[in-house]
Amino acid sequence: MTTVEVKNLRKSYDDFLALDGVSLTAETGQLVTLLGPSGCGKSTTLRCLAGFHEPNGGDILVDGESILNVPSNRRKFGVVFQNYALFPHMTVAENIGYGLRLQKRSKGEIETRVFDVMKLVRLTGLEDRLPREISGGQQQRVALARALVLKPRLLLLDEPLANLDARLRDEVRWLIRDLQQQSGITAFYVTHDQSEAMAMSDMVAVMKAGRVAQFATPREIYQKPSERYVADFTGEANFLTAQRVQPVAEGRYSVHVAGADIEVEGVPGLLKNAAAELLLRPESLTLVTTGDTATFEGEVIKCAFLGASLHCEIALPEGGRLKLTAPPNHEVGAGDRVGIAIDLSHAWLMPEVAP
Ligand SMILES: Nc1ncnc2c1ncn2[C@@H]1O[C@H](COP(=O)(O)OP(=O)(O)OP(=O)(O)O)[C@@H](O)[C@H]1O
Repeated sequence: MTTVEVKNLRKSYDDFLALDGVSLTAETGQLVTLLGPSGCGKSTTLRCLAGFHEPNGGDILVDGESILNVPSNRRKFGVVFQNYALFPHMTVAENIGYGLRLQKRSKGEIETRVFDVMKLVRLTGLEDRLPREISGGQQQRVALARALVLKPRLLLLDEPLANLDARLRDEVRWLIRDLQQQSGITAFYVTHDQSEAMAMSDMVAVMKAGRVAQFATPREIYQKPSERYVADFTGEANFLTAQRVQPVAEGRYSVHVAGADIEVEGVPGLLKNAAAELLLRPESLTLVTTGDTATFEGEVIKCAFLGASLHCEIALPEGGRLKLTAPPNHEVGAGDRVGIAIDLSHAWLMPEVAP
């Protein structure tokens, strides 16, 4: 059982404010991802959790108690970084058992626990190799095993896949998620890779310049972003200016967009005639014959045939452009007039300026 509550965390490096009030929570057994571009404060947040940095304000509660006065080595957290920092002169088994030796565990206990965790991370057979004699993916699994063998209360992972190639990244990613779920360990995971965050997490904190722009499930972050920054960072997105915003129910609005009057869901609390824009993910748009069920009509600007699909860009009459993906059997090209049907249940209205 480990719950974590990060409350209004602030951290400055000299006069630079790296964390400007970060708040988020992790329930027992959840994997919470800190997602955002370089420099937004992900690693600083993780380092404050690990106890490597002392925050200037705010608090971190673990199971309801502040840990700010607990030194890093007494927090009982497992930490895995992108550079695995294995001891080069120790074998794989010695690297994994290092923390247990520091704890002065018996030789028998160390052997059993190292053996068990090696099996868990699928390293059996590599006990006597040196780090330079195994692959990058295997080295990262040693780093993971070295953290897990100590049965940490919390697992902290900072871009653990960054140094691996695409295939290995996939493999180690699923291994981490499997192990984390099987063991029910609460974990924080830092990445700037949106698809990694979406695939692995129970909750995602999208960070922006030292703050959390949105903290929600991957689905919510993608489908119901709080602002354009979040929508942009989590996948392909089209934005159209929305006029005549009129609330019709809580979180529901009628709007005029690109010549059409439609009713859509959106960020709650938008006022009448608020400056707003409509988010349309490419997969919620379908190319149709003009006059069919078209919500919008427009002119094809360009269309690329990619084998399995067509990628089209369409100009709308009142300005604005839409990118969409169509099945490859559509015979459309630049200059054609087309209709675009929108899955309105997946359209999302957001304020034009971030709250
Ligand atoms: N030790 C330090 N001294 C001074 N400034 C620092 C220090 N560590 C980080 N910073 C600055 O604080 C900000 C946040 O850094 P942080 O490493 O937390 O970002 P990040 O989101 O993890 O980025 P990345 O993905 O590049 O690792 C950055 O602008 C960085 O330059």
